[in-house]
Amino acid sequence: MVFDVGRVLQIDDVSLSLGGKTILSQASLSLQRGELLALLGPNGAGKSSLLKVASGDLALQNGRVHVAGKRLQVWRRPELARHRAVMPQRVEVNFPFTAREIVALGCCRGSPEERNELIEHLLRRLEVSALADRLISTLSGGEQQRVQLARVLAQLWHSSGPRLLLLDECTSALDPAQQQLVFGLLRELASDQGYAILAVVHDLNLAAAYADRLVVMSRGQTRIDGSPGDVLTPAMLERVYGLRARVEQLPEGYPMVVPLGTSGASFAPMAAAMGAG
Ligand SMILES: Nc1ncnc2c1ncn2[C@@H]1O[C@H](COP(=O)(O)OP(=O)(O)OP(=O)(O)O)[C@@H](O)[C@H]1O
Repeated sequence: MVFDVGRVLQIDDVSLSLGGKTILSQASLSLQRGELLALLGPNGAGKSSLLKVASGDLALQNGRVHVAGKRLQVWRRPELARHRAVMPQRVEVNFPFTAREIVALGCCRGSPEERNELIEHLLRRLEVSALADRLISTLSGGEQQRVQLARVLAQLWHSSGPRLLLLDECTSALDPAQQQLVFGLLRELASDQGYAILAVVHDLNLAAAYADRLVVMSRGQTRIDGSPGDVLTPAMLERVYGLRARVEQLPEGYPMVVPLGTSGASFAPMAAAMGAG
């Protein structure tokens, strides 16, 4: 198999309708090896839907999705699973599994010793070792989220070739310190291991601090694509989110958004604006 080792994910002109509503409209983005891209946008903008199309969880209706240079539809599932892992916004667990057993579900390769070593390593990295023998259902929301992330990371840990992580609000239940822990780890995987990471995130300052690039969605479209410094402007925040905000350039080299209130001037949800539904 010949990979396009540079461009790990390419989404071109993807449109999607569900239940008679336009959900995505010619959405496009690309993601390079070693890049951490934050996908931003207001509630209902289409971020999760785009991620689901990119992961194959929603069938492609219009447009093109390529993973490592190959059309998503022609990947064989087992082969794709070695190169692409997905963390959906909500993960339901209906079995009485312990945290360790959940992480083990992501370990597909290696000897039993290697798998155990990886499981313990990831439990430690995500600071959930002490919870390893607890039933997942008894863990707090943030604890469960870190265990699920460990499972998703386990899937690609020993893979060779392109590695693509699609993460939908993977830190939404985490406290600020744990958010830093997770995004620090993602940054390391991108910079040191060449992972390509697409992370849907609502926390603008987390995105600014850790992402190489931001793509802002609104009304089903990928409207803005650029560095945190270029994208996070008061004008964009008011126009897209209806958020009044000051943006300060930090000495650390990235911007910080200081919210000042709402202006009520955001884009209307796409479906409403189009009179559909
Ligand atoms: N199966 C479906 N049928 C009809 N509408 C849907 C369906 N799935 C999603 N939608 C609608 O599509 C729009 C985009 O949803 P999506 O979950 O992609 O948004 P999002 O940007 O991820 O939002 P959030 O930030 O709230 O998670 C929403 O208006 C949602 O109600």
